[in-house]
Amino acid sequence: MAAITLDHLAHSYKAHPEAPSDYALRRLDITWRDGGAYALLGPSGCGKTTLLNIISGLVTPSEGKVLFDGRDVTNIPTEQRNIAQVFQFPVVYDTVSVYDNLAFPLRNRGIRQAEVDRRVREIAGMLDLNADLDRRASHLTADAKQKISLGRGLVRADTAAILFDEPLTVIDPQLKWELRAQLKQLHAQVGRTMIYVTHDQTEAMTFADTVVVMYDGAVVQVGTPAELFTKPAHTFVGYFIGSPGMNVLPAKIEGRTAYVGGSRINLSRGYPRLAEGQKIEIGIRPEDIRLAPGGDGLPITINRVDDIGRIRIARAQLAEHALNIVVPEEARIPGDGVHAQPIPERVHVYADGHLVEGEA
Ligand SMILES: Nc1ncnc2c1ncn2[C@@H]1O[C@H](COP(=O)(O)OP(=O)(O)OP(=O)(O)O)[C@@H](O)[C@H]1O
Repeated sequence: MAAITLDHLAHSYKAHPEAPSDYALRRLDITWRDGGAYALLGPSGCGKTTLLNIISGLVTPSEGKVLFDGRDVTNIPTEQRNIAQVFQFPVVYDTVSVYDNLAFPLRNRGIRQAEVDRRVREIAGMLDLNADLDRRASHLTADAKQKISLGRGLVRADTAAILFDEPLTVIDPQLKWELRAQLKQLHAQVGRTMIYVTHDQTEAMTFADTVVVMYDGAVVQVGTPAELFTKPAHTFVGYFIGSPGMNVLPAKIEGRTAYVGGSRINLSRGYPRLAEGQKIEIGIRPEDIRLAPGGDGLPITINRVDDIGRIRIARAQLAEHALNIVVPEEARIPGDGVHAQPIPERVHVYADGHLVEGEA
């Protein structure tokens, strides 16, 4: 097991990078705690795989260092880093049994047969593969083969970290739910540092204690699933996490009031340090807006209401801006003259995309 530190890390695939946009990974300083369950979450092309490959040693960073428990491993090859990796698609030996597939990483390191047998059966039990141990891998479904890949990643007790790169891509949707929960339990059982790359917020939130959100080559927030939801550090996080995502509206701030077009929104704090020339926006989660029949609040028009089970989503319009509002199952939706009332404590202010802390 190991703590992994990325120290002044940056990477460009270009020989002579100049502009920030030349970097697939912009300057990054972060430590992944020994034994932690992390998700690396972001859209396609934001640099997740580049970062994972730098940790595993498949890519050498153009700047900065990678440390495992304080030891500089930046120029050490993958096979000497003591890392297990599980990829998007199954990596299994079709011609041998499930048992031999699981045993391979252990036998490869000269582990005694009694210990091999104990570990293989333990991991097979965790992944519900016991009944298949004697079967040839070629006879199994894609789901079962990917479970073998997960098992091979988990079977060694001495790995510094286990890296998962979108491991549930090929898994049937029903089984995906089960495996997500199972992986979380497996983390608790094996207690290893795990880094799980995904573009799926549900997968990230289910698996990880700490989610690292990436956007355009930069880490924009590191936090617990609850922190990402209640206090998005960047408008992208607000938009990417949650369904629907946070409403982001261009605004002007004066004292404890935000102005969106001609409408006033009360804030719970002041923002005296906003600088001239910054792009100012406010972010309000659809869950943090109440609907009222007139009175205080924003005069909106509701275009339609989508019923998605336990909640309804009012798709509204505030002047030229779209506004999503979550309406609880039992709540009444007012008719004419409806007003939206954001909860002042939950209205966030952003300057150039980044969260600004207000002052009491
Ligand atoms: N070998 C490479 N050579 C040049 N550019 C690359 C290389 N690999 C990735 N890139 C570029 O670096 C950026 C980040 O890519 P990366 O694969 O790390 O993102 P990602 O978040 O993992 O995306 P995805 O989920 O689609 O795999 C992208 O702009 C990509 O085109």
